[in-house]
Amino acid sequence: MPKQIILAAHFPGVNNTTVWSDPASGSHIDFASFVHLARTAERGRFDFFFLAEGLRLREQRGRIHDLDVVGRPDTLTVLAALAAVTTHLGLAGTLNTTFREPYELARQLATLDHLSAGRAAWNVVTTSDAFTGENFRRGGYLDRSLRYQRAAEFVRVARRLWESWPADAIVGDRADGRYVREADPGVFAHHGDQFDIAGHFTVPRSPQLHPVILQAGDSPEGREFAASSADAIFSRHGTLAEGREFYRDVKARLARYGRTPDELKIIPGATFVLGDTDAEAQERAHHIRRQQVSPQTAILLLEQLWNRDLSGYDPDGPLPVEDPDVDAATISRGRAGMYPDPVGTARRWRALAREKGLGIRDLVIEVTGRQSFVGTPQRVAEQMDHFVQSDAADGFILVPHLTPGGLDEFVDRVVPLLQERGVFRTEYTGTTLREHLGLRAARPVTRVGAA
Ligand SMILES: Cc1cc2nc3c(=O)[nH]c(=O)nc-3n(C[C@H](O)[C@H](O)[C@H](O)COP(=O)(O)O)c2cc1C
Repeated sequence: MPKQIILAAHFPGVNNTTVWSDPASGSHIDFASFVHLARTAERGRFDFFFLAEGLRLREQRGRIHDLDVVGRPDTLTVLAALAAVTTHLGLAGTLNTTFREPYELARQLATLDHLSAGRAAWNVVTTSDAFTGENFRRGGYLDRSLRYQRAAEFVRVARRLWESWPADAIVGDRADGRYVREADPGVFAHHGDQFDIAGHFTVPRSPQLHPVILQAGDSPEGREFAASSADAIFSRHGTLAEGREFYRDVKARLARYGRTPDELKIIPGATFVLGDTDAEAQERAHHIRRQQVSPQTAILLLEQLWNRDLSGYDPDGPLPVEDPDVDAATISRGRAGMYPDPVGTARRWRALAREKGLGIRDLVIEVTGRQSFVGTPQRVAEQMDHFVQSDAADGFILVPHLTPGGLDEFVDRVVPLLQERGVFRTEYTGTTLREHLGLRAARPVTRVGAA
């Protein structure tokens, strides 16, 4: 039996993958856009819908970076509303552990799990940067090295809170006049480095007990945290070779925690471009890349590496001859995943531009993300299947470049081919997200009330 592919739908985000300027692009805020994408995903029998998180508007050279989409509504509110207009689709929200409190977030996620009858998921991110922290009471208080410690403790506490109500706590005995079985439902106490809390949790046990936990973060600490605590990883490893290496590395970490490889799913982000012929798909992919990297965007992306004002440069002209400024404060704020070795990277880019005769914009198109799967629906289905069967992933979080219709063609043309290959469901067989993902039901890990 071939491995079954996991598919999730990423609502287009606030980076240049999303082409808001295309005539076919709609609102990023109206509920109708969220409904369109979610219902398309559900029509395609996807596992879940996914929202990223950005809690501070990005800035470059002191102004809001508005070449990309700016601003988005609150994740949990959107997911709660989507719960009412979908029936099977999982609902995953990215929610950081650095600026939140476990009691509050555990309540919100348990509530989403109730409202959706067992479809809630939480993508745990750490987002430690002080720039984002300025929006919150404690500011950028948490040292980078402590953020995964806090994340691990946060998730432990959340699980304890979700488990604090026994499954049969509510009896509603009318004759007796007793609503709950025990006098003390939801009792908890936790005394740790990051959190020191005790009391009663206010949300009775939710259908999944533990909403599904995803993790996104690629450092060794991030991988270890995922191996110890997550049900799935949202990764960035898009090539077959990188995917296999990541898959092998992460799955090998599980045994240390008494877990088996199928208890942690690896789901990289992926993009796709379809065409009636491979040549047409390549042409569309080229057109989309040029939409994603406009002349102004090319300069701004180059500035992020060089850490210098390059506004005077010609987007079709040569790259700067001087090296990136690694000593100055960063000119680009609120972005994750900047380049670890700017000078080395800039030298490689310059050499590549010289070798291929590329100006700034063409070079940026060449070196920044390209589409993962390009071709006829047949070819894309084959490639995705191959990727999963070769253990480079367990599935994909698909990131369409258009809101809200960017998934329509995939669902109409690629999903039926995956179903024909016997690697993707034709109907939902379970009701909870854990069941869709092939995860076993969550079991309590803590004693009620344990400290
Ligand atoms: C695929 C992927 C998606 C991510 N999405 C978000 C996001 O939506 N919001 C956010 O604040 N951080 C996001 N992060 C950032 C992580 O939380 C983390 O802060 C960052 O990757 C640095 O951690 P690391 O050193 O472990 O990689 C994402 C990371 C990855 C790899």
